[in-house]
Amino acid sequence: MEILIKNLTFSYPGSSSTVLQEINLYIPSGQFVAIIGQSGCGKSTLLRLLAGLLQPIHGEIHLNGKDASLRSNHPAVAWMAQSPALLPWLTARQNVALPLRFQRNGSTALLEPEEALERVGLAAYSDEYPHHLSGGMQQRVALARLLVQGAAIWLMDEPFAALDELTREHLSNTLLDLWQWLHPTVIWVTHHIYEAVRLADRILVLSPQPAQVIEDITVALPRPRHENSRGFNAYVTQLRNTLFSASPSGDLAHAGISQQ
Ligand SMILES: Nc1ncnc2c1ncn2[C@@H]1O[C@H](COP(=O)(O)OP(=O)(O)OP(=O)(O)O)[C@@H](O)[C@H]1O
Repeated sequence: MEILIKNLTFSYPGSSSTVLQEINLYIPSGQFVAIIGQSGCGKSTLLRLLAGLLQPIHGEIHLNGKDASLRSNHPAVAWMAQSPALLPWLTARQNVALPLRFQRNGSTALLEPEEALERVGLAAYSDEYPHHLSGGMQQRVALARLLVQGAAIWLMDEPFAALDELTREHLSNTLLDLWQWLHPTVIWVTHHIYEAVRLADRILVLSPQPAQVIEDITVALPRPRHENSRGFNAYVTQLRNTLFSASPSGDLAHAGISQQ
């Protein structure tokens, strides 16, 4: 599903500071987009607007040509965040099945919960409760829950950031496999320069508040990508330089950006 954002401006109610200022973007259907920018610049706010959890002050958001700016909880959109938000009294399968209970008329489940768990490598754990699963496994359950929703847009707010590096890499590989299979439009918020280059078709760099898109980079590298891939480091350097020059302190770690 394609996304068109026109002159999007946003401030939180009661706040005098503008978080997002005049954002204009076109994201074609099936693109994997990473959004990077210093801590607090407005990345999650942009996702919340796309999800319909917030409404713009000015501007419009169109999903597949339809104005969705004033709609809440658009059914085409699924969300995944840093916390897997599993219900502890439900098994993995029951957690995955949960969104189906709230499915609106007309929308169909893409996969059965059992099949979704199999796709993320957890077929043997479907009867386990969350507290018996590692952090990485819990995020796999959350990924399976995303799959059953059959959404055309996946909004991913640093979903693997709380995991160790190796688990994060495994899970992002699983995510890439799923994306290549289903081709949803993915908007992926990250603090990691390497992760953005490894995963995305396109990287949008946001400035500090009021956030604007200061760089729009197409990553023209074949997948799978790793740090030693030809051309990889040129993108890393480009991103690092853009983020460095946008950072008021000139210190990327201080701005919450990881160079790994
Ligand atoms: N509910 C809210 N009410 C008022 N201000 C908010 C609210 N949520 C976020 N903000 C402010 O909006 C700005 C952008 O926040 P947001 O969470 O979108 O940034 P972010 O780039 O996702 O940050 P991080 O990288 O640290 O997660 C921040 O200044 C934040 O303090």
